[in-house]
Amino acid sequence: MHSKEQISHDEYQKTADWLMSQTQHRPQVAIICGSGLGMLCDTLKCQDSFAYSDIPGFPQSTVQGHAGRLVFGELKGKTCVCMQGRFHMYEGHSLCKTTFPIRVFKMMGVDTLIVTNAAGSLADGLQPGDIMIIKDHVNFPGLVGLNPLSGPNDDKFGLRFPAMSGCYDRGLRCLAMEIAKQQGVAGLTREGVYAMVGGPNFETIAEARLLHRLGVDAVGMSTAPEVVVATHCGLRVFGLSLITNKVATSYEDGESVDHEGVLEVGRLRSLAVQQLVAELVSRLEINNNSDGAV
Ligand SMILES: O=P(O)(O)O[C@H]1O[C@H](CO)[C@@H](O)[C@H]1O
Ligand SMILES: Nc1nc2[nH]cnc2c(=O)[nH]1
Repeated sequence: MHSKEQISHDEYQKTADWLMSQTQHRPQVAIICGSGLGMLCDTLKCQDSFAYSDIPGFPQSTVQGHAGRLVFGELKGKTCVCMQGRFHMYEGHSLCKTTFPIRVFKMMGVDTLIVTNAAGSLADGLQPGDIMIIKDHVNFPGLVGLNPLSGPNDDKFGLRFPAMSGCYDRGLRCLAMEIAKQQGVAGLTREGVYAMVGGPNFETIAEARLLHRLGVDAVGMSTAPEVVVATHCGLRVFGLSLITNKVATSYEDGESVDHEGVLEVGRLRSLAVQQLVAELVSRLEINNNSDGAV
């Protein structure tokens, strides 16, 4: 199911054209809201919003905490498009579908993608409520061939064999750390490595121990395919994980995780995440892709 479906260049273009016919906004920045982080959209001014079900070609969100709305608007002088709800592989979408919006955004002229997610911590220094700036990722589905770039390459978007070293922009990571200091949340913020697993179940103890030994700092069920597709088509990427729980690594400790708890931490930390993202957006220098040419 995952690697067979292909989406043609025209299909991405149709969706981009439809959206551009419905809104005057021409976004420079795209933001994907993770579980419980949909409030990132609330800061946008002069909003135009669309239910995913009304957008031709868009998949539907099925997960609680992912509203299923695309919101355009202004944030600190930049035009943004914000996905209030993302698509996950475990919902049954093909990886092309989970990453469909990324190429549409590229065609609309987006220059920078900001991905956010909720994730479980495997690192001693990351507690629930902390913010992890993503330095790199381990794409477990990708390592075994579940990759949105599988199938014929669309050369108009990017190379057959795209490099992924440096896919999380170093300058933006430094800027985010500086902003965290200025906003008084440096104590809650550090860099780390995110790993994507397929889900939808959370980790067993043995899986958690394996991830820990591999050097993974935080684990979730999203983000990596979006970043792979964004990097392939030349978007600059910034990512952050809100740590919503510790992943249990001992048979003795009573740590347990559920989605409601994940959403609750999102609500509690919404303001800090919102302020960090807003300031980052305000200080972005936008340099390319203003015509959306691919
Ligand atoms: O990655 P996001 O969409 O933030 O969601 C995370 O939270 C859900 C589990 O609670 C999973 O979908 C996991 O990936
Ligand atoms: N796989 C995974 N995804 C998450 N999303 C939020 N917390 C977790 C977690 O502990 N594990």
